[in-house]
Amino acid sequence: MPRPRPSALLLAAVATAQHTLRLDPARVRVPTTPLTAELGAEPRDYGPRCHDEPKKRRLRALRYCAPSFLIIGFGRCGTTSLARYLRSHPRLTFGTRKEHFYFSRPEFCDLQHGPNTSPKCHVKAYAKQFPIYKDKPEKDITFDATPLLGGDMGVPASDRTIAWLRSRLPELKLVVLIKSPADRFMSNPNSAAKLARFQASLRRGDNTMPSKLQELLQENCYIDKLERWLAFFPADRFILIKSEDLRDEGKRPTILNEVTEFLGAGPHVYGEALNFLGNYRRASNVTVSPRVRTTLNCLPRLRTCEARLDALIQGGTRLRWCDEARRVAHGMRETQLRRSRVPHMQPTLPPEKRERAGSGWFGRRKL
Ligand SMILES: Nc1ncnc2c1ncn2[C@@H]1O[C@H](COP(=O)(O)OS(=O)(=O)O)[C@@H](OP(=O)(O)O)[C@H]1O
Repeated sequence: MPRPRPSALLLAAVATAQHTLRLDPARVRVPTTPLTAELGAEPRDYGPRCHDEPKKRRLRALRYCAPSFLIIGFGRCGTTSLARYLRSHPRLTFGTRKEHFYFSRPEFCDLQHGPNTSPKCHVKAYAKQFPIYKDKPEKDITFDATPLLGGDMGVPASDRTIAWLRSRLPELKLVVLIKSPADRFMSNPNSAAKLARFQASLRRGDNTMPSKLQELLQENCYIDKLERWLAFFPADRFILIKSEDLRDEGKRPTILNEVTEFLGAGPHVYGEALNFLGNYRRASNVTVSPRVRTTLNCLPRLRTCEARLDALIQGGTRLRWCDEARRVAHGMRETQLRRSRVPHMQPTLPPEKRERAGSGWFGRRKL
């Protein structure tokens, strides 16, 4: 089957990575987790990625191919749009659905809740989700866009799942979308209401951020989540895209061509397909104010996470969520957050003291 010929102009555009981010293997210092029987992933050959449909059953599908790459997250960063754009490339397909959740659903190969030796955990069974159809045999690069990185929007894949992928699909590549933590947080239906309450409390002058909010925000420490995957996959298998860049219509075609170049699929002219914006503000219509956005993106803990990830990216500083938020806020100072109140704990008293303490006001209140 002849492949579509890319134009010289398109090839020149993808020659240098302009908008996508790559990790520098020399700077990644995450120790490799060995594949072991305990993880259900011995270092051996588990069979081919693709298998043919038997000739007599070949009505629609020619064969089935387990993914060549995964879009592993982060949720709420534009994964739906990215999957849709890539699907319109002549060689790419996400199979039966965008998110397969193959490694968390009991009817498939649930590796979330313990080891699993079900036949559904064979590469061949996973590949069944990704048919290559007779009428489009050129669509031979398959992908799954399940947000396996987790974060505040979902359960991260277990080590068993990552080990399964590494051992069964050793050539797998990984695409990761990242976004300003404050904006991603605001996009999450579960956090938006909490954040709105926090904004209201700032207006009242009470600058205490609920500890639950801080905890959830910490889930946007992208490097923490990525390191779990870096323990299994080499750094050169990852390509990162800033959601803010993908949102920019001018950058979008270049980003996609950089991604498909990385995947070995060649460039493509996407046309109308790039007008799609999936899940746009489905979660909330509350907009985070520039001041709160700066406060959140510049929280010391999240700044550390930003710097840790930045330090691994090729070509110098590329993430500037805190600085960018400050620029948009026109020099407005971020809110100085007070420490959340720590609950005052009473030590347990020995029995005789408890009796005495129970007789007074203090004791009645506390015991
Ligand atoms: N092309 C493009 N570039 C960047 N961002 C985009 C794009 N298309 C959609 N979006 C925004 O992505 C948010 C939805 O993300 P997901 O599709 O990953 O959500 S989900 O996890 O599948 O529910 C959602 O973000 P918010 O609007 O901030 O909620 C979408 O507006």
